[in-house]
Amino acid sequence: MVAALQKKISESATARWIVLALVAFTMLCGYFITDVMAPLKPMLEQQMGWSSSDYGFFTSAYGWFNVFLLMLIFGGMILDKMGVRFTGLMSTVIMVIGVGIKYWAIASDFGGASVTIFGSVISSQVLWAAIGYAIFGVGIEIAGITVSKIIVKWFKGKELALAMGLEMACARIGTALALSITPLLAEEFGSVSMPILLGLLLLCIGMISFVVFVVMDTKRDRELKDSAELEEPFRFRDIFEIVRIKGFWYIAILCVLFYSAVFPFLKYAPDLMFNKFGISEKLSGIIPALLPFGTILLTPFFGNLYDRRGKGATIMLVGSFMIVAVHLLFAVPAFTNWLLALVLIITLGIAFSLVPSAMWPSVPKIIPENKLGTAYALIFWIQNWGLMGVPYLIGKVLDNYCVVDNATTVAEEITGVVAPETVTRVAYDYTVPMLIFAGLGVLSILFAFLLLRENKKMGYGLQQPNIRK
Ligand SMILES: N[C@@H](Cc1c[nH]cn1)C(=O)NCC(=O)O
Repeated sequence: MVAALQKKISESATARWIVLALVAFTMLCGYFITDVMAPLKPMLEQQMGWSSSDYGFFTSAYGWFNVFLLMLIFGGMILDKMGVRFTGLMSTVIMVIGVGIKYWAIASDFGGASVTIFGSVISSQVLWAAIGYAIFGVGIEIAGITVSKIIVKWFKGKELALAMGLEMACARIGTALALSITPLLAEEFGSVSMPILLGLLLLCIGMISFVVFVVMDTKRDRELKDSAELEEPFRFRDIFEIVRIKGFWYIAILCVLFYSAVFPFLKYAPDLMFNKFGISEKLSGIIPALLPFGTILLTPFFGNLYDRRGKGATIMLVGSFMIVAVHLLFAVPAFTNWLLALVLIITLGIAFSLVPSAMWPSVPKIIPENKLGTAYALIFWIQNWGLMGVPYLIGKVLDNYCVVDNATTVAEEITGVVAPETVTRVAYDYTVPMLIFAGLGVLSILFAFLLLRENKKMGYGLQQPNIRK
């Protein structure tokens, strides 16, 4: 291995896969933090007095700065101007700062203090946790576009979709761990903030992993200094050139619709398991965690299929159909057997492997490489409207239209250990939220069709294999 690295890093397959492992690990740490709060929703409600709207407000914060302060767009420009090393390091520092604030907010006692924002009263704890999460959201999103560009840089003309699939698979281990172990950790340590502290430590290790990548990438660029393989610099007019491409819009809108039906769903999935399928709080994250676990194997599998056989647009279409079927079945009030929940989550995992494995490697077929950072940033920016708006909407819908029994006690429902009068929580009917998620899936199908049609017209090659023989 050392000999391979000493030869020529730009030509070494070993070096390329090591780079992938390093940056994928950084993403794993980021994804852990992204979803670490999801299984804690019931505990936040009982122990800290949060409502579903508070949780929706906090979750939507992920996209605030990316969307309204255009942080993702600036991130994309910085990426294309300053390169992957600077931007990646910058994004990991931003993530650490954001998680630090979030941890402080959840671990502190604000003594019931609140603030009024645009006429709504928000608890200071919720607000500070949300601000931390919003800062973290900037970091992880910029890290996401940076890593996409790193993979294109190192794997173009080689196993591009497989590499992207593996990176996503690795990142999803972070999501799966967050969903499955968080409530156990919180219970074990008797503290809701403990899993966040663990995430913070993990993220610091992820940062070190990225620093090792920086060393390798610097070496590669030195080797290629005089060759044509170095990137062209970014020009501002690139943005205008990108937004004139119809295929770009179809893939970006498909992205926001599809991802809004998955990531925000995952934020509520443990609560859905608790309320609809009667699974205890402590174990409510286990079934949703199977979704990312399933994608760990399937995303690289479908990526490899796309690399070798093509049919990228068809893969995205099939995944969109599947997501509609799953959410519609989740919406049926009579279906409350946990085994069905298990089957539906596994099916959703297949859909969530199909679409990303074809979507991200398709972008370089539509957009030239020197504009890729900006293009990924624009797509993520559009996607963030959904990642911000949908959880907020679901929180509001739950509080306003879905409360079925606000006298239910956790003690009665699950353990019987706690005196019923000390801990009460609201019970929710998830039919309407699930219909909203299904509606997003229906629109995804429409845009997947439009993309398929545009591909035929423009000859992007989305149905062609990625590996050049
Ligand atoms: N823009 C990210 C969104 C995200 C959410 N949680 C972590 N990242 C994204 O779409 N990444 C690609 C993916 O499939 O995870």
